[in-house]
Amino acid sequence: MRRYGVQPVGMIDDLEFAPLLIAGIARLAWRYRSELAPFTLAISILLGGMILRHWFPEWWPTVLIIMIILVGALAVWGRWVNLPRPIERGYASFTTAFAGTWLTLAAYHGPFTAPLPAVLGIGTFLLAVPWWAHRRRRARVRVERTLAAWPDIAQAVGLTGSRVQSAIVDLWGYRFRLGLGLGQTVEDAVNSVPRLESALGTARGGVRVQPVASKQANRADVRVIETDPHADAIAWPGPSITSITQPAKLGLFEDGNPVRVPLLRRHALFAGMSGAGKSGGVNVLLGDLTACQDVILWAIDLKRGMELQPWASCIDRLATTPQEAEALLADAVVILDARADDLTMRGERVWEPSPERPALIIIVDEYAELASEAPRAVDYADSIARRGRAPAVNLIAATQRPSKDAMGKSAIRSQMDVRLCFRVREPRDGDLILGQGMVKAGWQPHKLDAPGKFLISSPEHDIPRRARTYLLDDEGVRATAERHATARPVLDEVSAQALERAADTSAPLPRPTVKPSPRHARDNAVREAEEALAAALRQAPGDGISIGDLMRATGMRRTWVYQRLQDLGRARQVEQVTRGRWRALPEIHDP
Ligand SMILES: Nc1ncnc2c1ncn2[C@@H]1O[C@H](COP(=O)(O)OP(=O)(O)OP(=O)(O)O)[C@@H](O)[C@H]1O
Repeated sequence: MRRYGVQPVGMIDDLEFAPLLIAGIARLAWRYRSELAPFTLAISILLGGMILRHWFPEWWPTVLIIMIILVGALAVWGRWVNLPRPIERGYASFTTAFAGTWLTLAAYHGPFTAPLPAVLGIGTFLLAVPWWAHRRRRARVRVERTLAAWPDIAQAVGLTGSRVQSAIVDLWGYRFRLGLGLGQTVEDAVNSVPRLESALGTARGGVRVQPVASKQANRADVRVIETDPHADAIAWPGPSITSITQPAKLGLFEDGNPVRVPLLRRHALFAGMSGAGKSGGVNVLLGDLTACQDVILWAIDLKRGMELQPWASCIDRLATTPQEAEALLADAVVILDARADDLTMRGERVWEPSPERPALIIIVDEYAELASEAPRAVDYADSIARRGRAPAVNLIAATQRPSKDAMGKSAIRSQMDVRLCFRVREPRDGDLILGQGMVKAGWQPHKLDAPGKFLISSPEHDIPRRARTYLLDDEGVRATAERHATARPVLDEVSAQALERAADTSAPLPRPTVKPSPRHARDNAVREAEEALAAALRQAPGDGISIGDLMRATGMRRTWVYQRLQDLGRARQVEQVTRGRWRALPEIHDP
């Protein structure tokens, strides 16, 4: 029936209001789609059940089988669909099992057969609770809503025309890729950081803008930090590698991602002012390296072994005086040459570390002191820096300021493949450590504001991102060294034989009294050294005496000391207390 005439006013309002109401509800439903997802899913399952029951009731076994496969796949491979935590995979598997079982029963009995509707309703509510509470989901929704307002934000901060291309939410906040407007540069985005912080409602310093890794000029990565992973010290989680072929894990970037650094056949520099956390960084590195059974560690610590002594049980050779440092580096060059010859003979290009053929890594704490106190040692270090990569003889140097003076020959600095720059006093120190022009390019280590924070420059890390090393306290160092000391490798045959040959050509320190013949001088010196060795072992404290101390006591080289200890050990006259520390058994005799 068609109606004519004037319609009541209320009816006109209702009719005009209806589309608005529907649009409003649709907008709200869209806005809260994440919160409403459990109900959307429940309705879809109900519809699915109705369709199955009506048209395909005989499909129930298929539904059951698909459900079982899906549950298994989610439980095992869930991390590939962004379910990183076991509890998330468990939730997804359980929900799938619930939905699949319900659908199977609905196909078989009918979706409205009691108690199926009630089970679906109650199940939906119960399973919705963890969904609503899930922190990462809530964060994602919050970020989506913030970024939906990007056009307004962009206009307010002076980046009109820029677009958000993708966003990722993580434990500490979120980051998004920004496609810049026509003619805008990454520097424009950097300059608008304070305005961005205000517009996004973060704390001051809570937004960082970086160029993208692919170096496209019209893109920038924006990182918003809601919880600062660097606010407190980050406890060392334990060693992350078992071989030098894997990248060491030194700490966390601001986005919570680990700082992974491949060190195989690379030299590294740890630099920064006093108290900036270099030694802390070296400790974390040693925590990883001592867990590798394909690395021999040597170390130079001219602060009387203060920094590296706690690791002595894992360090094969520790030099604490300029003379020892010089001898150590000279021997490292001997090894380097022998390995290079061995590679040539085998027709190989590089030394592939294994427990039988370990890499040799030499840690030098406070390199500047080495340069000033043992200039000849620096020549050897220079040689290792230039030629040590292929034969896997590598340097890791820590220093306060790697100026030309402090680093001796400048080749060392330029040969450092991995540079960790902790806090420095002035911007120009940043350039000294990282390379000329780096401060201008955004690497600003003088702005780092807490010990342990650093910037890393290496082939994998070519944009300035703040990181913080893990913190390994003294007790942690002691326990780790003790644990790792039991499984250290020994020097490979090629290197050990080269050292022996070198030791044979340079006679042991003679201590002649009367003018003896050269042969007697040598025999006497050996006898004296053996006496000194026995005495030192007898007087060793309960936890033994280190090989370094025995070398000092006897004036002999490491291989000699090591050989004698092996002989005495076989004769049950000495025992190894922990790795690298020995003491006499009660029945030791004078030789
Ligand atoms: N990652 C870290 N997190 C928290 N605190 C740290 C961290 N690294 C170092 N620290 C603190 O900073 C102090 C100084 O660190 P560290 O001794 O490593 O500095 P350094 O650069 O080696 O100084 P120096 O050159 O004087 O030896 C340490 O006592 C430690 O408490």
